[in-house]
Amino acid sequence: MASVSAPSAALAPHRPSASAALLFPCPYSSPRVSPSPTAQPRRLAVAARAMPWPHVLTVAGSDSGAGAGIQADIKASAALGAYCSSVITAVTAQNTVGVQARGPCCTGGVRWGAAQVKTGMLPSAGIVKVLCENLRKFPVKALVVDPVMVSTSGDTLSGPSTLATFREELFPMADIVTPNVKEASKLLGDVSLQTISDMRSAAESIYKLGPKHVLVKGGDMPDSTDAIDVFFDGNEFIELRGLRIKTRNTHGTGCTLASCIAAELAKGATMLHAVEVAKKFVESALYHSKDLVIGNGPQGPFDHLFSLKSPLRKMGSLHKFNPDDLFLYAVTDSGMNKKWGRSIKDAVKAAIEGGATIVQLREKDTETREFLEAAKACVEICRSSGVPLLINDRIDVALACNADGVHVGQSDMPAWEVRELLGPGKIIGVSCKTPAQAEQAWKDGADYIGSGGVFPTTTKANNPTLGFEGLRAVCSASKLPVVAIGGINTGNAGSVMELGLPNLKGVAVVSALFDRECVATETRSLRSILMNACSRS
Ligand SMILES: Cc1ncc(COP(=O)(O)OP(=O)(O)O)c(N)n1
Ligand SMILES: Cc1nc(C(=O)O)sc1CCOP(=O)(O)O
Ligand SMILES: [Mg+2]
Repeated sequence: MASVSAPSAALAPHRPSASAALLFPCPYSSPRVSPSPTAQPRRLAVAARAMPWPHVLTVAGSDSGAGAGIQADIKASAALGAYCSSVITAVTAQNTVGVQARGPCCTGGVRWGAAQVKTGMLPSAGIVKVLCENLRKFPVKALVVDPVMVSTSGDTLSGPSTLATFREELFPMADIVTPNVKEASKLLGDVSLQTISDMRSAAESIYKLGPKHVLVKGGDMPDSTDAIDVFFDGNEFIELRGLRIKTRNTHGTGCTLASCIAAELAKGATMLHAVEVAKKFVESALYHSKDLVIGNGPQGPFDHLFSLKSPLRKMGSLHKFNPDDLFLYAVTDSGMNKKWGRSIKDAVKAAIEGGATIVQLREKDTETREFLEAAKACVEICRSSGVPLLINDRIDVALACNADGVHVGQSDMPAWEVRELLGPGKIIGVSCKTPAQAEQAWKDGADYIGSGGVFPTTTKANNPTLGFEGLRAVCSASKLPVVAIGGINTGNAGSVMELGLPNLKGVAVVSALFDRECVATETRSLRSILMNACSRS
């Protein structure tokens, strides 16, 4: 990309002042239109349908290259369904090589309209002070502070003079502060941050400066196969793991993450959920942009609107995998359901009614077209109940019906290839009978493993039985959550859960649910047995 220069007038530094106000009339603060007493019925009807639009106000710098800053904030918020208005604190001239020029603007007199405010580049202590004054005058619903100091290309975006103002004035007002390790280190007087334990200490020290939550982002940590961030809410540290996507297109990840957090908060999410969705969004965007090329510099932007190009991977279906969903895993079998005269769809409905927490369609003998139709119907049922739906073996069917994921075994497509095809937003389970297979599943980017057969089974031909000791070996070695499978029924499920094995989250069952007359009743009984066993162990 050719070097882009910003207009020189915009680059001329000037002091922030209330008289140089960037006043805008703030039409966004009152989403409902109040009809006048004389309003006609038609106008009243319009008012009754008015829908509040989640609103993020970004207070940040403009990036002429449009990968980061205000431009990234607007794209990220829009991608998550929030409206993003902006206050430009600085103008930068950037491209994929680096930052060529910068100059401050001001934030004087801006009325926030009670939005969720996200801050980015605040180039001088003066601007931070003006911002803080305004935040005191016009309280906001939530304040997300991305303490931008150095661009990913290594260029300084806000000088050391801002550090004290960040710490003393801005952070105490923040709902969350999101430094990367370099910024966390600078904020804490250049402490060395090399390990996760260092990141935890940093999160705690920054928390003491006054924000309600801290997220220290570990994307820049060396020698890590995962991108691990540390979230701290004053009580608990939570390590949020994501896939490290190999790509040069990482420009703007910090701005995007913070804007996504603000957008999710605007939609009513809790802070932890907002952070989780934001992290997943960035991971997915990087994944789908990893091979895009724009410009010849070392660092490119990524595509915030990737889901427009890839309708099968819509943001709406990004499922944050919850290992507790493995508690009661219902795995269908077309032969069994046919035998009892029910459709796949009715079988799934009944399993959910009985309390299944995750469903897998394992249809070995169903024709592709019939399978896909059934899968689409099951996706609808599962989504409306909040139960994830996975497809056994068939990645093509999973993509076509936009399922939440896929389960594969050792002779199916390798999990890393499945990950390539599905992207990071989908759930992948892998069958593992040995610790080595469990290790490989983790390296391949799986989310969970299924391990069995715990007991002999007639549902899967020639399936070796592991017994409790085999299951114990896999669970102990696994870095992923495990669901036990094979010959499990209401008579023995309790004994499996009472083993109290590490990482064992639940049981997966075929015949004990679907080779029975009433699927809902059997699922209900199994669920109550599992709950009793868990409360005993
Ligand atoms: C939860 C769960 N665990 C294991 C399996 C078995 O998968 P696989 O080894 O690929 O065998 P098939 O099911 O394809 O016959 C599973 N399906 N689900
Ligand atoms: C599909 C499957 N996978 C197994 C494994 O050991 O990986 S055992 C199995 C069949 C499980 O059926 P049932 O609950 O009827 O025994
Ligand atoms: Mg298989």
